[in-house]
Amino acid sequence: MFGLIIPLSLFTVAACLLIYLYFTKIYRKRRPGEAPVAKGHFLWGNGEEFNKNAVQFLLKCGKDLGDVFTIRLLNQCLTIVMDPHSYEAFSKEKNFDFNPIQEQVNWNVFSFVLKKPKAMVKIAGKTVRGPAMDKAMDNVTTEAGLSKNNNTSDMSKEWSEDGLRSLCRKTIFNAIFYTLFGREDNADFNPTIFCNEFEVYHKYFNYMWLGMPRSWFPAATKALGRLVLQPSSDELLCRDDASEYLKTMVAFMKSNDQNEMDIKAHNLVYLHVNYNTFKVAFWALYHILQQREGFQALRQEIDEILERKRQSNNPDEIILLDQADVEGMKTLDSICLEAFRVSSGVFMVRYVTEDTKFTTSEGKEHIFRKGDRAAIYPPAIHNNPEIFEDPEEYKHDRFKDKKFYRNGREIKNPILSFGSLCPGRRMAMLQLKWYMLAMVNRLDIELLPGEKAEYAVEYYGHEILPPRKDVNVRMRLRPNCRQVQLTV
Ligand code: HEM
Repeated sequence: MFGLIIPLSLFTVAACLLIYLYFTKIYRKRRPGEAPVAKGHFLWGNGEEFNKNAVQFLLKCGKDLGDVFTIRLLNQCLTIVMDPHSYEAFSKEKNFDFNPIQEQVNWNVFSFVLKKPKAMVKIAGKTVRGPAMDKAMDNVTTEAGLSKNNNTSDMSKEWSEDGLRSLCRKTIFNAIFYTLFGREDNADFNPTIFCNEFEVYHKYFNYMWLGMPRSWFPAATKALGRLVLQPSSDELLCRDDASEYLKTMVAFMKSNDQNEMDIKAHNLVYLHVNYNTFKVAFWALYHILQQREGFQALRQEIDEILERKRQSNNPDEIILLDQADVEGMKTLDSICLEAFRVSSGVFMVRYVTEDTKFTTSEGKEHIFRKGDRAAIYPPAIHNNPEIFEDPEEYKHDRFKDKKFYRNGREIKNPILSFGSLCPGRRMAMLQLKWYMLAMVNRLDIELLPGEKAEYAVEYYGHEILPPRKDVNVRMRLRPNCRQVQLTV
């Protein structure tokens, strides 16, 4: 008798708990003025469709429900804005707050809290757009072995084979790493170890971000243990060759009594944002190798600008290009923007601090509920066939002298990979362009037959998607290529 009563009462308690959770945390009645709600599972909402293919799911919701609708991922409701014309109003809305989101990432993924986040972002913006950018650009080109007379590591005039991602790691990732931290001899603190551990850590990024405890993922805990083996803050501050940006942040955190672990965790966030440049560089190179016309068009543009800028007939002259030259190269610009369009995976999410009436560009009003999240999903906009013809195709000249429209009106910001808040946008773009220019100028490089890269869509939520696996290339130093240097 008692044997039956105990399981029965356990079952009743569990059922009551579920019903209680359902009605208090999940069940939700649409209020007047709120956006339509996408149908989903009564417990986990739209999680399944979202995980399967977030872009297709949101595009379908947009078709069925209009430009603004609410989805639920477990107990988190997100009201999504699909209209690219509303991006500016969305970014300016003061009740849509990014602060709780960055707190969630910093705490759940990197285990620290910034004591003065707003002041820090302000300084970050100033530093990264000022002299720190010039120094970072100078370093990154030298460190990548791509400037002046440097020989790109491991490369010779004879054809050799490597993975493309592996090549990007040896060039742009290493360059970014040394540009941030400077050089030192500690065996545990080098770009190879960091890139490997970052790869492991990133696998669990989305789970940790959503709040699952790190202890559930022993591999992530182990990777983090290696990633915090960094020089102390005092040591970093003494390094002449460490990034000005990093040093400014370290000094700011120290002056606000943040401890060594907080500072190391913040250094990892900085490496994490820069790691995006490495990921997007892979895609930009991959696509122009796959679509040779893109490669040829870029090489022609490079040869033309070098011909225009040379001062003599001396083949050994180092031809100087400045930032404006690089930023003015239209084929290069289009190749890079298109790489961002196709590889972007990020959500632009804000916490709704008050019930807020939001008006779309079409003049439609919706109430966003306090406590929900408001979001724009750039990949869904980047893959909308109403905006981009054949969105699944990479077209190297898609952005060359082109404008994009929706509902008959030109879109001011068709590429949203940096959200609205990223202070590193210009620097990251310039680093990517300079890297592409240097690689295509210096190397003959080809994909080996049959090599094809796929986006790892399970990483949706990361700023840039990684590839599922590396692809093999063959390469050699280009005979008689011009030497070029970026002046900063
Ligand atoms: C390819 C490279 C990069 C990509 C794709 C990228 C993307 C993003 C995105 C999507 C956000 C969220 C913005 C929003 O929701 O409005 C963000 C924020 C941020 N990014 Fe970047 N980023 C890149 C490089 C960098 C670099 C080089 C820096 C260096 C300074 C940087 C610093 C930051 C900071 C500090 C924030 C937080 C801003 C805040 O709290 O207000 N990013 N980035």
